[in-house]
Amino acid sequence: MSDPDAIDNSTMDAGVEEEIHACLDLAQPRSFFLYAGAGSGKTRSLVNALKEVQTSSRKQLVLAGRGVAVITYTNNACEEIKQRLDFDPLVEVSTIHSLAWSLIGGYHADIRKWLRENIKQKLIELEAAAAKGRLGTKAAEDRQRSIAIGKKRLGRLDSIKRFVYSPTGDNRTRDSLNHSEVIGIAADFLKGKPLLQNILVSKYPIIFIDESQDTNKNLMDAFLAIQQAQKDRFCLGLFGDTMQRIYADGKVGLEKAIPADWATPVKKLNYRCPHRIIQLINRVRSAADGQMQQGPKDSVQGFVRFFILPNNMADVADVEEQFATKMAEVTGDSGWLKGEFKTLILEHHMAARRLGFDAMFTPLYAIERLRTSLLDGSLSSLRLFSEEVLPVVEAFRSDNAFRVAEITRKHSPLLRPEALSAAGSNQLIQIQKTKAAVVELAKLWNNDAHPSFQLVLDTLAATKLFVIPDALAIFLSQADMDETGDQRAEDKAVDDKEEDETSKIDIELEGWREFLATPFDQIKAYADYVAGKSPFGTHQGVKGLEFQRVKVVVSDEEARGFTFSYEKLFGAKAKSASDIRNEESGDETTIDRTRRLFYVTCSRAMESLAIVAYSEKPDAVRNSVVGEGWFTAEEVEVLTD
Ligand SMILES: Nc1ncnc2c1ncn2[C@@H]1O[C@H](COP(=O)(O)OP(=O)(O)OP(=O)(O)O)[C@@H](O)[C@H]1O
Repeated sequence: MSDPDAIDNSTMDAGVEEEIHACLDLAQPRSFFLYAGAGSGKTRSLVNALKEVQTSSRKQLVLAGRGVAVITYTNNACEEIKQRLDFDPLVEVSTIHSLAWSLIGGYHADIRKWLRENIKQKLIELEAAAAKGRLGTKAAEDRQRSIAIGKKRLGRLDSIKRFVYSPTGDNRTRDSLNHSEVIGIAADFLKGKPLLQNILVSKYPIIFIDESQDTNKNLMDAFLAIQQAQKDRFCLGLFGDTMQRIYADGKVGLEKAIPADWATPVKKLNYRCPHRIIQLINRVRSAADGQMQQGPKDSVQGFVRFFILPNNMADVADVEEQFATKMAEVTGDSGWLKGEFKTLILEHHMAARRLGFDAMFTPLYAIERLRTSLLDGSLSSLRLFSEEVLPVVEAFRSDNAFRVAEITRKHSPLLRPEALSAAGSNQLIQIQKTKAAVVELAKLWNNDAHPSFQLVLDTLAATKLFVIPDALAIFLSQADMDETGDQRAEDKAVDDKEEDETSKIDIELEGWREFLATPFDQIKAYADYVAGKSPFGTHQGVKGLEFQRVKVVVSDEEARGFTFSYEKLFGAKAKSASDIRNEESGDETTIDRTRRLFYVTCSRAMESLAIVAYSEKPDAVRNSVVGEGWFTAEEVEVLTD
């Protein structure tokens, strides 16, 4: 319930939009940095500023063939802004990677030169490290491999006439640049080529950068330098929140780099979170920069709870279920009982474990090259199972003959027009063959069996129901492998060998082999997770999003990472020597980084928030979070196993 006696603060941020709009005068542009915490409506301010440009400067910009550029952090954010502006071509919304590539894409000779210098420099560093390091270790092996790859790439550079790059692809071909190279090249070119600066500023006299705290630091430095050099004809508008810098790439101390002549409007209201959560995030933030927010007068009070568990709980999914019941009791909100809450985990494998697809996921996630496509659901070897096998088996088992026919018509080579015309007058036989293949496949689940991916794959090969991708063809038993499959597999191996090192291929093959031995039934939970249909998200992946009810799970032990340490943030683990050194020299520590991540996750909640923390020392965690004034003693519960 909102507090009827609270002071009306609804106009608190009223002047901010006007202050931003005043900066957008093309005759007298002024750059600005918007100070605004979580849930303060930065996206709304950004869109409003663009609408202001649409009304006040459209004609002038269009006549001069110019526009406004907006750099967003993700493709989703990009789409959302485009949509809110009705896809107006005046505003060029892109991710930093596509903007960077659009700037440098035509300079092939300069790119070659940059790469040559860059690779040479890396080789010098690697060789120096190799001379110092111990032999026979994994690091030494990796170094030698990197040296060999670097030399090979250097040798090939001159033969590449045109470089290619896809901002959303994995850029594996010889002539492709990787993501960090494109960012590095764009930053260096923008800093070193006045011509490119002029092209950029002439085309886009206004550039907005969203999530500026996480924008690559080299590029941010380049933009800041351009702004300084061209301040009379260029407006750089930075949106974002320094407390929400959660990627290593972002510029540390961005707020300190803002020149004195910029406008620095401040938003103080948080429209998303209820009062209790605003109070919590203000406390969390107080150790960083002390920026305080308020909720609008009519916001609700909201709820927070902090549950602490010892590490090594056997069945985390079961244990964690009870917290939803507790939250429903505390809040009186049945959404918690209906599973209508978002669970934020630190690493994808924590979701895999809770959703029951960790066996199939873990071996593939270990292969670095596959990670992006594994997580965005584009791995073709898995799509065979999730988009062809799973739906056809589900349809068959629920007696949905229409759906079976639909899927087989779409995906089965047995029903392709060429197969049917080759069958001539025997088309009916071909259709029956397809049906028999589906029956054969579905039989694998008879008697409550749980077939492995390998068994499913072998059955597909035997019946030829679906096309088996090259990457999997090599895992068929010899009898199932037709000549083409065999040949394709060999070609691929040779090609890959040339591209990379044998050991990498061996690791990859081993990963696939391990995957194939796991139960096929895990595919559904995996497919739902990567399609964003599961109630799970990662701490970093939910940046910018909001949910009614949020459960944040923290477990350093399960996360296996080194970047963050909740145990340190919650006082269960002492600072390391390097934390103390960093603290003394004013550099950021693991605790600072973790605090920011915690701020991001807690501030996603619109109504109620549950934290579930696993710890080596549950009592120390309780004492710390209560002692810091983050939670009251009544809001914290320690559970023992
Ligand atoms: N002026 C406003 N009045 C009412 N609601 C608003 C206003 N501005 C934003 N909101 C709402 O507040 C919520 C937070 O807005 P938004 O997501 O833009 O915040 P943000 O500053 O980008 O947050 P974060 O940095 O935490 O991701 C959204 O639900 C949005 O619709």
